[in-house]
Amino acid sequence: MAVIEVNDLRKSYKGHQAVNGVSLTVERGEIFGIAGPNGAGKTSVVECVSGLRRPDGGTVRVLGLDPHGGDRRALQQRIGAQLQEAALPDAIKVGEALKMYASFYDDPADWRALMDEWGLAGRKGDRFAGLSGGWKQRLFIALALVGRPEVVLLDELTTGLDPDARRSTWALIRTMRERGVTVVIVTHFMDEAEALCDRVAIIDGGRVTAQGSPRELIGQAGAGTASLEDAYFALTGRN
Ligand SMILES: Nc1ncnc2c1ncn2[C@@H]1O[C@H](COP(=O)(O)OP(=O)(O)OP(=O)(O)O)[C@@H](O)[C@H]1O
Repeated sequence: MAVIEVNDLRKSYKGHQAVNGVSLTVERGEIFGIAGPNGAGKTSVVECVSGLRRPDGGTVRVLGLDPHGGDRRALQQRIGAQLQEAALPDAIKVGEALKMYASFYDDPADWRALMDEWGLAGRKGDRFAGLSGGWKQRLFIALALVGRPEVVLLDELTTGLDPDARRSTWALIRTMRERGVTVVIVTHFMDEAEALCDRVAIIDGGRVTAQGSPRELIGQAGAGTASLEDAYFALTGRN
């Protein structure tokens, strides 16, 4: 069953067409990757899906609801998001942040249990500014889950992380999927998309240039294509 349906989405900024007819479908319980180069329109698509940005054209349905219509508040209760440049006040403590986010939802998870579960209990009193990149990302994941969402949107969650922290973050994302949460990740990293995603849409110049499982995309790119990164270069014509 489709959890996210995007059809012919368009978004421009001051005459610049950032998203130019994107259509994609995300099925329940999958990890779906949106990959592509800088400025391709990935964040704009995810922001339109989250309800943060209003499209100029096309339709978006999440869990059957319109993120920009009268269902907006109901939908916000059912999705979790960590969007680009997510920030918290430097001085806020881990426990305070989780408690505050829990207050935004009608039926939140037990934030203390979530803190334990995601290994953050030992950091409860630590201030946001003092956390390493890996701990900040772990906190953002926990914050995205505090509303007990059915769908989670994660934008460039692993950018700037060292290989260990990146692998741990992948494990956390797989755990979400095991619990039945549908996960959309935006990433620049083809190795990440290949390792983590059930299906991937490659966006370039505001359009979907290829869509499918990593294996299908590697197959589409033709003989001799060994990895999703190779397929990306072959399918986008970039080098
Ligand atoms: N608020 C804005 N005002 C003007 N232009 C914008 C705005 N947001 C995005 N853009 C432009 O729209 C295009 C698509 O941006 P977007 O952030 O959606 O791409 P992206 O694929 O997520 O890029 P990146 O990988 O660099 O984050 C870019 O050319 C960007 O400069």
